[in-house]
Amino acid sequence: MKSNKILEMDQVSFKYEKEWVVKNVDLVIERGQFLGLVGPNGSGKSTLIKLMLGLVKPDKGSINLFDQSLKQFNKWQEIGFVSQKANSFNSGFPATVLEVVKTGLVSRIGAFRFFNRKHKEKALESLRTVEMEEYANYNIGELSGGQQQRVFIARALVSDPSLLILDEPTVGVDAQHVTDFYDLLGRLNKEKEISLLMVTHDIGTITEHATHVVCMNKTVHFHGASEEYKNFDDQDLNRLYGHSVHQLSHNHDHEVSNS
Ligand SMILES: Nc1ncnc2c1ncn2[C@@H]1O[C@H](COP(=O)(O)OP(=O)(O)OP(=O)(O)O)[C@@H](O)[C@H]1O
Repeated sequence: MKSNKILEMDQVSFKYEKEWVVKNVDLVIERGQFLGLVGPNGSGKSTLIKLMLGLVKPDKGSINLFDQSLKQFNKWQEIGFVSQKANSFNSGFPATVLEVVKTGLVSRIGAFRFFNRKHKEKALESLRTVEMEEYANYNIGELSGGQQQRVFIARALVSDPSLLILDEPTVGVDAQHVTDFYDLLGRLNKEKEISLLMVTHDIGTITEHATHVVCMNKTVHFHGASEEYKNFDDQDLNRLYGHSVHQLSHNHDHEVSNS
């Protein structure tokens, strides 16, 4: 029987140079979950994502993806990734929205084969999912940050992933469109049954939308239901992170920072 575990990290540690950046991380993501990954600046969140994607190798511990060791894993179409830098094309960038989305199919069809009609349909379907189909022939650089980010989600969706990883996707998206963005993620999670892992500093919003929250500062200090996290006060958070942190409030946004 297939297990529900999409990702399993067992005592994973990693350092770029002398200092551990990720230390003894145990983490399981199960099918259907929407996980928010939060922690202070420099706490190793992006590095944890790089470890999951096989971009850097753990110095200690093991990582399994879809019940397979990362060392053997090759079904990368199962995992979509949207980085925080995705939405920074300038207005002169010479690619249409449709072309950008089709590049998400390269891992499936091979870099030197031609895109056919079926691929175009698939790309349009992804654009429909993120409600951007009408922009298919626009140049990517003509769109706003929020619209570009939707296009990059469409590109990540085009290979039908089971897990979508997003690294601070709302950076550069204006507040007004952040709510729409979370609604889109909610639909992907509930209707398309895509599991989500999202790195963010926006704790106030993520706990409203994610099913689970993971707090890390090199190691995982909390992993549990969003409801449980929402009830923590500053004292609980200090205990969680092992040092003094406070929740900053900017309207409805909260973020954890070192104090
Ligand atoms: N390529 C690299 N070489 C050396 N050190 C790095 C490299 N990338 C990150 N680091 C260091 O590793 C630590 C963790 O960085 P990382 O980017 O994973 O944290 P983060 O939690 O994602 O931070 P932020 O919230 O600020 O984006 C930091 O001290 C950072 O300076």
